[in-house]
Amino acid sequence: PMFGQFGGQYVPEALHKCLSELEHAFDDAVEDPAFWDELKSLYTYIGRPSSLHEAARLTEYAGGAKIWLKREDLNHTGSHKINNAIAQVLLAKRLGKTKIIAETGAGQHGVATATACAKFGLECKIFMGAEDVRRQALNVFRIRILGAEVVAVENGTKTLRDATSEAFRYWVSNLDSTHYIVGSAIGPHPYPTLVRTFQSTIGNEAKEQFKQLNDGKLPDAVVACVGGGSNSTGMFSPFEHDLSVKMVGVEAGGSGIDSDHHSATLTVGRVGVFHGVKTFVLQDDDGQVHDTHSVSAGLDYPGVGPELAAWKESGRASFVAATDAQALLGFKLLSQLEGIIPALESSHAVYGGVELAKTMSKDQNIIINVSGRGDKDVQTVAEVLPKF
Ligand SMILES: Cc1ncc(COP(=O)(O)O)c(/C=N/[C@H](C(=O)O)[C@@H](O)C(C)C)c1O
Repeated sequence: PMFGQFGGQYVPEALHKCLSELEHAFDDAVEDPAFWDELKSLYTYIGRPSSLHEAARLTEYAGGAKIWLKREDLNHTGSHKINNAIAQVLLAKRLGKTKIIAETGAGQHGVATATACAKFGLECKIFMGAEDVRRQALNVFRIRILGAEVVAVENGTKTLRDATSEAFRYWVSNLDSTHYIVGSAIGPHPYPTLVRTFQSTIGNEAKEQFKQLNDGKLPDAVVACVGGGSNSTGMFSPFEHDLSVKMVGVEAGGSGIDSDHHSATLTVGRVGVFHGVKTFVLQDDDGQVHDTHSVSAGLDYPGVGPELAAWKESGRASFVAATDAQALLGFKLLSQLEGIIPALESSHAVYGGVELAKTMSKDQNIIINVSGRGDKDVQTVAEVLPKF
């Protein structure tokens, strides 16, 4: 269960049994056509396939490669998170679990999980940092309206890392009845593999759609924002062995990577163990995990998925950081040039994609993954950019 030197299961003995149960259920499901048939039948509910189309005015603005958009923002609940939540609820049913917990930061994963639980009649508890409860209030209301409970986590920085720690703590004493739907490609094995597998529908669709629209050609680059690593590994994985396709991850540069106010884990972090997995972590010399910052709650996380860490180490993928200000420019560009209001998380990928396109020639193509829509963020943007 390793990605190069990264991955593994650095968890207390108490979690080993249920993680191996989960691994077996996952392996059985992946081999079972009935599982994929049921999941595919739910793609109609999710709104898959999501569309892939050109961004003509953004392309003109960048003045280089042609820019294409993969519209995960159009999925039911407004982001890619639903792809993983629905699939893991099907796994939970195969495991005979009747209760679901999840962590959330931006709230999108919380909403997706609450939605899947409403659809399948499962009890749902969402752990969310108190700071995120404040800054993503719209999603807190949606989670409650969908019938789930929101547990506001008051300790630590009151953001995603604390919500994740609290969710794991709760899970350890409720293993028999409860499945923990981890929202990103993080955590102990099998979660990074499991989440990437379910999110790979993004890259599989994008590859087919692009080839159909371009006489069988592949794009020259695929770009996605990086929080924990689920929409990026989902978009990148199907292209992993197509070495002509660059894979570019855009992290949260916050107030700048030379400030201590960012979440650029792969850009300036170091190898370490965090939330049960060996990966890159933002930590200081004696292993204290840094507090992180990002204008986008969904990227505000000091860890990252082990598969991305391995692709960084092997050079298969490259990573850049977009600051809060650059992400807000991305937010504005997609809104005012394409009429699409993206999530602040996705806005990092927009900025990074535009910068990359500028360095490429007009006969080249890049796909930017629009991981979510920006309804949840308009209040934040209004606060920081009153003269938007
Ligand atoms: C619209 C949108 N785009 C990207 C992300 C980053 O998560 P990854 O795709 O897993 O790197 C997120 C992450 N959101 C999570 C959430 O909604 O709870 C996040 O905060 C945690 C699950 C990691 C997101 O909402």
